[in-house]
Amino acid sequence: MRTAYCVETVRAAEAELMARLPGGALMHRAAAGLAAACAGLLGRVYGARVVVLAGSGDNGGDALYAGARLARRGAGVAAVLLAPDRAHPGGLADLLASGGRVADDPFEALAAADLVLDGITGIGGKGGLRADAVPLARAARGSNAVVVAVDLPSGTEADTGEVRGEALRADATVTFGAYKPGLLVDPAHDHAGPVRLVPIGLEEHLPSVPDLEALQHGDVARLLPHPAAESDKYRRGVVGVVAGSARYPGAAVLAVAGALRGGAGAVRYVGPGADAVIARFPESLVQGGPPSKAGRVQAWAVGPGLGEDAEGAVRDVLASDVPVLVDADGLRLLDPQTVRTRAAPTLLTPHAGEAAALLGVSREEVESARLASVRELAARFGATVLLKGSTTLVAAPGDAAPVRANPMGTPWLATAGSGDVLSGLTGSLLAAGLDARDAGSVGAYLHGLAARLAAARGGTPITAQEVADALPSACRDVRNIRDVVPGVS
Ligand SMILES: NC(=O)C1=CN([C@@H]2O[C@H](COP(=O)(O)OP(=O)(O)OC[C@H]3O[C@@H](n4cnc5c(N)ncnc54)[C@H](OP(=O)(O)O)[C@@H]3O)[C@@H](O)[C@H]2O)[C@@H](O)CC1
Ligand SMILES: [K+]
Repeated sequence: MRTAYCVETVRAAEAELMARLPGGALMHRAAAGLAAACAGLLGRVYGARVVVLAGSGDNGGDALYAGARLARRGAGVAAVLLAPDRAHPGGLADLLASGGRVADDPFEALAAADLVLDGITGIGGKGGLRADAVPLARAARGSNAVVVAVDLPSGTEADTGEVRGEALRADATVTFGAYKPGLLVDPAHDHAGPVRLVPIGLEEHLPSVPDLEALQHGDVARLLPHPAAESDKYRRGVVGVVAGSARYPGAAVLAVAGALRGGAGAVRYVGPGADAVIARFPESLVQGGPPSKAGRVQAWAVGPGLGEDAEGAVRDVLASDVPVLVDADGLRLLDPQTVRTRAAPTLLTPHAGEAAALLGVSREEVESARLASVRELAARFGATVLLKGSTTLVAAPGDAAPVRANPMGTPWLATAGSGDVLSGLTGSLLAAGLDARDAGSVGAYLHGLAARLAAARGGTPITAQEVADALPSACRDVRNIRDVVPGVS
């Protein structure tokens, strides 16, 4: 599991650790890891041109000490000081003593740089970049240099991933002691590039429950349902899928396609798309009539492509005593009180537009504050919420369990019908016995991995059907059964 901690927690752990160490030790550990990462990115340090953008806090200190290390290995290092009279004294002195200098012309230095270290702000930054920092961040981005963010891209919010104003866009980020939540959540995540974690000894001082987490292959393999020797289809769980309409028959087929790959023993389809479903998937059970008359299931997935017919079906399914996933058209008229009073778990899977409608705010507000939005929805509905999008987030109601960020997303999933596949898949995981947070985060992970596999195998763009078809390969991949994928770890 990849874990992330908020600034307050990181600072508390830092204080405990610093009390036992000589002054400056943590900054030197951070700078050593940072310089090593930069050397790796440069390939050859000797003769390289490095620019250090240094703010007046300890983030600037880290960058200046790392610059000093690179200067001692023969790099030409120039510092751009955002507040010259408040630059980190020890870091600046070390840089100057190691052969570095203060840049005469910051923009000339940036234009010629091979590598730029962004030490403007770290976890002490507030809001987007200030006016004096914006042109420097833009010039760094506009140069041919590799831009490395120190701890986090300056101007991004460490705790939320929000960007209020403008932030630096990095090619890579080197973070210290622990991931910060923002590094895993868009839009900050998108500004960070690949993130490398440098351990500095904080780990044993951090609480066991993080503020945010992200599954990795091993976690998904552990959570995936495995049929036991004595399993039959009913013990493995039956998932009911209520999807599709005369207008959107394809949604039924795609949701069933996802459901058949989610580990439930059988898929029971209820709705007007029965002919299309049975023609494509003869192994599914199909039924007309209301869901409540369709026979026993262990979980329902309701909503994709229901169009105007959604209300009655959703009411019927929510009245059941099994876990329910509500997606798409099913979310439109959803009543918080009905969901709150259910005894069994409910999992809502809105995209940003649907989440905005449920919260009564604009889509932009949801997209710029994804973490706050998913938490607010989970609290309002007393339900687990999977907020789809550039970083899919899964939040359970209450504060006990950390929000999960999906690290496996890909922009290729923004294709018609891919949400229908996710609904069926995740409903199937619910029926197989996963709790709502696990089902949502495992579903999102496999769905993203399948899309990557489909893209690697068949090229892009990909279709929702191809995502469904790649789900078995995604399951094999997380279980480390090799027939697999370049570039996915
Ligand atoms: N904690 C740890 O475990 C460890 C922490 N370490 C390192 O310390 C970093 C935290 O350092 P920090 O606390 O000194 O704050 P920092 O991020 O440098 O920012 C404060 C400065 O930024 C300025 N500023 C603020 N907002 C701004 C804006 N929007 N745009 C522009 N400027 C803005 C603000 O200016 P002021 O408001 O004072 O005028 C102030 O000068 C952390 O990220 C990590 O790198 C490691 O060395 C080892 C272990
Ligand atoms: K930074």
